[in-house]
Amino acid sequence: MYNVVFVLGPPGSGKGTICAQIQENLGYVHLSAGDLLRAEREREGSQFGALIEGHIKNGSIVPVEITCSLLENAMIANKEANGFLVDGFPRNEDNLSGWKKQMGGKVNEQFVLFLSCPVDVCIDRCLHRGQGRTDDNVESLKKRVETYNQQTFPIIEQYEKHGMVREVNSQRPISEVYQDVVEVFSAANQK
Ligand SMILES: Nc1ncnc2c1ncn2[C@@H]1O[C@H](COP(=O)(O)OP(=O)(O)OP(=O)(O)O)[C@@H](O)[C@H]1O
Ligand SMILES: O=c1ccn([C@@H]2O[C@H](COP(=O)(O)O)[C@@H](O)[C@H]2O)c(=O)[nH]1
Ligand SMILES: [Mg+2]
Repeated sequence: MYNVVFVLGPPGSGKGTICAQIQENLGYVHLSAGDLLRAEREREGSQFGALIEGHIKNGSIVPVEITCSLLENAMIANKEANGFLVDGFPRNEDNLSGWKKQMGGKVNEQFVLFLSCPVDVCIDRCLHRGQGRTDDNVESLKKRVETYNQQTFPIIEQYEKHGMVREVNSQRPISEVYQDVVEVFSAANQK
Protein backbone atom coordinates (compact mmCIF):
# COMPACT_ATOMS: atom_id res chain seq x y z
CA MET A 1 0.00 0.00 0.00
CA TYR A 2 1.31 3.43 -0.89
CA ASN A 3 0.67 6.24 1.61
CA VAL A 4 -0.73 9.21 -0.27
CA VAL A 5 -1.36 12.82 0.74
CA PHE A 6 -3.20 14.90 -1.85
CA VAL A 7 -2.08 18.54 -1.94
CA LEU A 8 -4.69 20.88 -3.39
CA GLY A 9 -5.34 24.61 -3.57
CA PRO A 10 -5.70 27.34 -6.19
CA PRO A 11 -2.98 27.86 -8.84
CA GLY A 12 -0.09 29.65 -7.13
CA SER A 13 -1.19 28.80 -3.58
CA GLY A 14 2.27 27.34 -2.92
CA LYS A 15 1.72 23.59 -3.39
CA GLY A 16 5.02 22.96 -5.16
CA THR A 17 6.96 25.16 -2.74
CA ILE A 18 5.64 23.41 0.36
CA CYS A 19 5.88 19.91 -1.15
CA ALA A 20 9.57 20.47 -1.94
CA GLN A 21 10.21 21.23 1.75
CA ILE A 22 8.20 18.25 2.98
CA GLN A 23 10.06 15.98 0.60
CA GLU A 24 13.38 17.33 1.86
CA ASN A 25 12.54 16.83 5.54
CA LEU A 26 9.90 14.13 5.94
CA GLY A 27 10.80 11.43 3.43
CA TYR A 28 7.71 11.79 1.29
CA VAL A 29 8.25 11.87 -2.45
CA HIS A 30 6.76 14.88 -4.23
CA LEU A 31 4.77 14.01 -7.34
CA SER A 32 3.40 17.11 -9.05
CA ALA A 33 0.80 15.97 -11.59
CA GLY A 34 1.43 19.18 -13.54
CA ASP A 35 5.21 18.57 -13.62
CA LEU A 36 4.66 14.96 -14.75
CA LEU A 37 2.38 16.17 -17.54
CA ARG A 38 4.89 18.83 -18.60
CA ALA A 39 7.64 16.17 -18.70
CA GLU A 40 5.40 13.89 -20.78
CA ARG A 41 4.67 16.83 -23.10
CA GLU A 42 8.44 17.21 -23.69
CA ARG A 43 9.20 13.47 -24.02
CA GLU A 44 10.36 12.55 -27.48
CA GLY A 45 7.90 10.16 -29.10
CA SER A 46 5.04 10.94 -26.71
CA GLN A 47 1.68 10.67 -28.45
CA PHE A 48 0.13 13.02 -25.90
CA GLY A 49 2.35 16.13 -26.23
CA ALA A 50 -0.05 18.27 -28.24
CA LEU A 51 -3.10 17.18 -26.24
CA ILE A 52 -1.37 17.99 -22.95
CA GLU A 53 -0.21 21.41 -24.14
CA GLY A 54 -3.75 22.21 -25.35
CA HIS A 55 -5.16 21.47 -21.90
CA ILE A 56 -2.39 23.29 -20.04
CA LYS A 57 -2.79 26.51 -22.07
CA ASN A 58 -6.55 26.29 -21.75
CA GLY A 59 -6.48 25.56 -18.03
CA SER A 60 -8.57 22.45 -18.63
CA ILE A 61 -7.99 18.96 -17.28
CA VAL A 62 -6.14 16.19 -19.10
CA PRO A 63 -8.02 12.83 -19.27
CA VAL A 64 -7.38 10.84 -16.11
CA GLU A 65 -5.97 7.74 -17.83
CA ILE A 66 -2.91 9.77 -18.87
CA THR A 67 -2.31 11.54 -15.55
CA CYS A 68 -3.03 8.53 -13.39
CA SER A 69 -0.63 6.31 -15.33
CA LEU A 70 2.12 8.93 -14.97
CA LEU A 71 1.47 9.06 -11.22
CA GLU A 72 1.40 5.28 -10.79
CA ASN A 73 4.62 4.84 -12.80
CA ALA A 74 6.33 7.45 -10.62
CA MET A 75 5.17 5.61 -7.48
CA ILE A 76 6.45 2.30 -8.77
CA ALA A 77 9.80 3.96 -9.46
CA ASN A 78 9.96 5.21 -5.83
CA LYS A 79 8.66 2.20 -3.90
CA GLU A 80 10.88 2.85 -0.87
CA ALA A 81 9.29 6.24 -0.06
CA ASN A 82 7.45 6.81 3.25
CA GLY A 83 4.62 8.18 1.19
CA PHE A 84 3.75 10.37 -1.75
CA LEU A 85 2.67 13.99 -1.98
CA VAL A 86 0.33 14.01 -4.92
CA ASP A 87 0.32 17.69 -5.83
CA GLY A 88 -2.48 19.14 -7.96
CA PHE A 89 -4.54 15.97 -8.33
CA PRO A 90 -7.43 14.94 -8.28
CA ARG A 91 -8.77 18.06 -9.98
CA ASN A 92 -12.23 16.99 -11.12
CA GLU A 93 -14.77 14.13 -11.02
CA ASP A 94 -13.11 12.34 -13.94
CA ASN A 95 -9.78 12.42 -12.05
CA LEU A 96 -11.39 11.13 -8.88
CA SER A 97 -13.30 8.24 -10.44
CA GLY A 98 -10.34 7.23 -12.65
CA TRP A 99 -8.00 7.30 -9.65
CA LYS A 100 -10.35 5.14 -7.58
CA LYS A 101 -10.66 2.66 -10.44
CA GLN A 102 -6.91 2.39 -11.11
CA MET A 103 -5.45 2.97 -7.63
CA GLY A 104 -8.30 2.16 -5.22
CA GLY A 105 -6.85 -1.04 -3.78
CA LYS A 106 -3.25 0.10 -3.89
CA VAL A 107 -3.19 3.27 -1.78
CA ASN A 108 -3.81 4.49 1.74
CA GLU A 109 -5.15 8.05 1.40
CA GLN A 110 -3.90 9.78 4.56
CA PHE A 111 -5.48 13.22 4.14
CA VAL A 112 -5.89 16.18 1.79
CA LEU A 113 -3.65 19.14 2.51
CA PHE A 114 -5.61 22.20 1.34
CA LEU A 115 -3.52 25.34 0.93
CA SER A 116 -6.02 28.18 0.98
CA CYS A 117 -5.13 31.57 -0.41
CA PRO A 118 -7.14 34.41 -2.03
CA VAL A 119 -7.22 34.15 -5.80
CA ASP A 120 -5.83 37.66 -6.45
CA VAL A 121 -2.73 36.84 -4.35
CA CYS A 122 -2.33 33.52 -6.19
CA ILE A 123 -2.57 35.13 -9.63
CA ASP A 124 0.01 37.73 -8.70
CA ARG A 125 2.38 34.97 -7.52
CA CYS A 126 1.99 33.06 -10.78
CA LEU A 127 2.59 36.16 -12.89
CA HIS A 128 5.86 36.74 -11.00
CA ARG A 129 6.95 33.07 -10.80
CA GLY A 130 9.48 33.50 -13.61
CA GLN A 131 9.57 29.85 -14.68
CA GLY A 132 8.46 30.55 -18.26
CA ARG A 133 5.35 28.38 -17.95
CA THR A 134 3.09 28.66 -20.99
CA ASP A 135 0.08 29.04 -18.68
CA ASP A 136 1.43 31.80 -16.41
CA ASN A 137 -0.29 34.58 -18.35
CA VAL A 138 -3.47 36.53 -17.61
CA GLU A 139 -5.60 34.70 -20.18
CA SER A 140 -4.63 31.16 -19.08
CA LEU A 141 -4.77 32.11 -15.40
CA LYS A 142 -8.36 33.29 -15.78
CA LYS A 143 -9.29 29.87 -17.15
CA ARG A 144 -7.23 27.99 -14.54
CA VAL A 145 -8.99 29.82 -11.72
CA GLU A 146 -12.38 29.14 -13.31
CA THR A 147 -11.52 25.43 -13.59
CA TYR A 148 -10.34 25.42 -9.97
CA ASN A 149 -13.56 27.08 -8.71
CA GLN A 150 -15.94 25.00 -10.80
CA GLN A 151 -14.24 21.58 -10.77
CA THR A 152 -11.49 21.27 -8.17
CA PHE A 153 -12.98 23.02 -5.15
CA PRO A 154 -16.01 20.64 -5.20
CA ILE A 155 -13.53 17.72 -4.95
CA ILE A 156 -12.02 19.31 -1.83
CA GLU A 157 -15.55 19.69 -0.46
CA GLN A 158 -16.20 15.99 -1.04
CA TYR A 159 -13.09 15.04 0.95
CA GLU A 160 -14.11 17.55 3.62
CA LYS A 161 -17.38 15.65 4.10
CA HIS A 162 -15.28 12.60 4.95
CA GLY A 163 -13.22 14.56 7.51
CA MET A 164 -10.09 14.23 5.42
CA VAL A 165 -9.20 17.87 4.73
CA ARG A 166 -6.47 19.72 6.64
CA GLU A 167 -6.61 23.39 5.67
CA VAL A 168 -3.59 25.66 6.03
CA ASN A 169 -3.73 29.36 5.18
CA SER A 170 -0.93 29.93 2.66
CA GLN A 171 -1.30 33.71 2.47
CA ARG A 172 1.58 34.02 4.93
CA PRO A 173 5.36 33.79 4.80
CA ILE A 174 6.53 30.38 3.55
CA SER A 175 8.21 29.51 6.87
CA GLU A 176 4.92 30.01 8.76
CA VAL A 177 2.94 27.97 6.26
CA TYR A 178 5.53 25.20 6.42
CA GLN A 179 5.47 25.13 10.24
CA ASP A 180 1.70 24.53 10.24
CA VAL A 181 2.02 21.91 7.53
CA VAL A 182 4.61 19.99 9.57
CA GLU A 183 2.17 19.95 12.49
CA VAL A 184 -0.49 18.47 10.24
CA PHE A 185 1.89 15.70 9.16
CA SER A 186 3.01 15.03 12.75
CA ALA A 187 -0.59 14.64 13.90
CA ALA A 188 -1.45 12.33 10.99
CA ASN A 189 1.59 10.12 11.47
CA GLN A 190 1.07 9.77 15.25
CA LYS A 191 -2.16 7.85 14.68
N1 LIG B 1 3.73 31.62 1.17
C1 LIG B 1 4.21 32.24 0.08
N2 LIG B 1 4.41 33.56 0.08
C2 LIG B 1 4.88 34.21 -1.01
N3 LIG B 1 5.20 33.59 -2.19
C3 LIG B 1 5.01 32.27 -2.25
C4 LIG B 1 4.51 31.51 -1.15
N4 LIG B 1 4.44 30.22 -1.50
C5 LIG B 1 4.87 30.16 -2.77
N5 LIG B 1 5.22 31.39 -3.23
C6 LIG B 1 5.70 31.73 -4.58
O1 LIG B 1 4.55 31.74 -5.43
C7 LIG B 1 4.83 31.16 -6.69
C8 LIG B 1 3.90 29.95 -6.89
O2 LIG B 1 4.26 28.95 -5.94
P1 LIG B 1 4.14 27.41 -6.31
O3 LIG B 1 4.75 27.17 -7.64
O4 LIG B 1 4.65 26.65 -5.17
O5 LIG B 1 2.55 27.28 -6.40
P2 LIG B 1 1.64 26.09 -6.90
O6 LIG B 1 0.49 26.01 -5.97
O7 LIG B 1 2.44 24.86 -7.11
O8 LIG B 1 1.14 26.65 -8.30
P3 LIG B 1 0.57 25.85 -9.56
O9 LIG B 1 -0.74 25.29 -9.17
O10 LIG B 1 0.41 26.93 -10.60
O11 LIG B 1 1.59 24.81 -9.94
C9 LIG B 1 6.31 30.81 -6.67
O12 LIG B 1 7.03 31.85 -7.28
C10 LIG B 1 6.65 30.70 -5.18
O13 LIG B 1 7.99 31.03 -4.90
O1 LIG C 1 -3.91 16.37 -12.52
C1 LIG C 1 -3.66 17.30 -13.31
C2 LIG C 1 -2.70 18.27 -13.06
C3 LIG C 1 -2.48 19.27 -13.97
N1 LIG C 1 -3.18 19.30 -15.13
C4 LIG C 1 -2.93 20.34 -16.15
O2 LIG C 1 -1.66 20.95 -15.92
C5 LIG C 1 -1.85 22.35 -15.67
C6 LIG C 1 -0.81 22.86 -14.72
O3 LIG C 1 -0.96 22.20 -13.47
P1 LIG C 1 -0.19 22.76 -12.17
O4 LIG C 1 -0.70 21.96 -11.02
O5 LIG C 1 -0.56 24.20 -12.07
O6 LIG C 1 1.27 22.57 -12.41
C7 LIG C 1 -3.30 22.47 -15.20
O7 LIG C 1 -3.86 23.75 -15.39
C8 LIG C 1 -3.97 21.43 -16.10
O8 LIG C 1 -4.16 21.92 -17.40
C9 LIG C 1 -4.13 18.33 -15.38
O9 LIG C 1 -4.80 18.37 -16.44
N2 LIG C 1 -4.35 17.35 -14.46
MG1 LIG D 1 2.79 23.66 -8.82
